[in-house]
Amino acid sequence: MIRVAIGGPRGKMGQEAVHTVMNNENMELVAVLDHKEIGDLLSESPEFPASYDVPVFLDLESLISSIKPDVFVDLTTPHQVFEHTMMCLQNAVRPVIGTTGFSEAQLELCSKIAKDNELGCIVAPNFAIGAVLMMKFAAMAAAYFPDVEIIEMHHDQKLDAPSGTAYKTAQMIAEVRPSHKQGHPTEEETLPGARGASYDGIPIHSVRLPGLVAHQQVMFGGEGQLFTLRHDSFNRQSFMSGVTFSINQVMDLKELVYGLENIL
Ligand SMILES: NC(=O)C1=CN([C@@H]2O[C@H](COP(=O)(O)OP(=O)(O)OC[C@H]3O[C@@H](n4cnc5c(N)ncnc54)[C@H](OP(=O)(O)O)[C@@H]3O)[C@@H](O)[C@H]2O)C=CC1
Ligand SMILES: O=C(O)C1=N[C@H](C(=O)O)C[C@H](O)C1
Repeated sequence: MIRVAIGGPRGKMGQEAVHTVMNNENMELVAVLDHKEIGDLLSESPEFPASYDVPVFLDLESLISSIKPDVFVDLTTPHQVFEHTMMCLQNAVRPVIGTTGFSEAQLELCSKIAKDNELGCIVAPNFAIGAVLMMKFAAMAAAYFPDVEIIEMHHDQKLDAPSGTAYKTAQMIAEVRPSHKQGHPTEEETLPGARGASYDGIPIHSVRLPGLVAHQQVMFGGEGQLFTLRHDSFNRQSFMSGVTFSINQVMDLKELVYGLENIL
């Protein structure tokens, strides 16, 4: 049995992850981390059935010292995720990080600590297999189509922009295509931001609208042609096979893996 703790259990992703772990016969949900008083047990929170007698902690350090989980799945906020990951890595708990918003410097530091401590850690900007394939295919296509723009579209409660998926997609594309300026060499924005954010010259456009879940298009333009890769998550269940896969995989790792494409 893998002893799993989850951060952010009342959240959109957290609720799905709680049910997923509770229903997995090889995993035990041993604790959850919240930041609001919701009772001593998860079952006291209206989102969960009375049978979910899982202890709730308000502080990760106490959770780790009293429960000692094998794995901590973080589905909280970009503001907290780095601190949580460091706390886990320094206390022999393997982090599975779904929360986005890591800076490159933070990722590098976590990677070093994981390696030094020979501890598995997975940082997955997207747990959905289709999104992982979209990123891989985008990197393949960029070798042939150097002109590319990313449009990511999410629900309007999302805290970070661009999405972790768009950021990772741009990083993977940047690894295979020579950096260059796209569009007209002297183009100007008459309205600031019109050309989107830029990662190594790759424009990223972020759309936030109610009704959306998580969607991304990667558009490649060539002479007389347009090639578009698109992925849509219509619900959070789409991420759960990736969460289960990551919890299993992290037990055998001895370093940090950034992106599920590296272990699929
Ligand atoms: N990797 C992937 O495939 C996916 C990643 N995500 C990412 O996961 C994260 C969560 O997304 P989502 O579930 O939609 O967001 P939600 O806002 O629905 O959930 C976040 C939850 O975390 C709680 N929370 C906030 N701070 C803390 C803290 N310090 N300790 C414990 N709990 C805390 C929030 O409580 P309260 O609301 O009361 O503040 C809320 O219940 C985001 O970063 C998102 O980008 C999302 C989908 C897929
Ligand atoms: O906030 C979300 O919803 C999502 N966040 C992740 C991201 O930033 O890429 C993954 C997915 O897009 C859903």
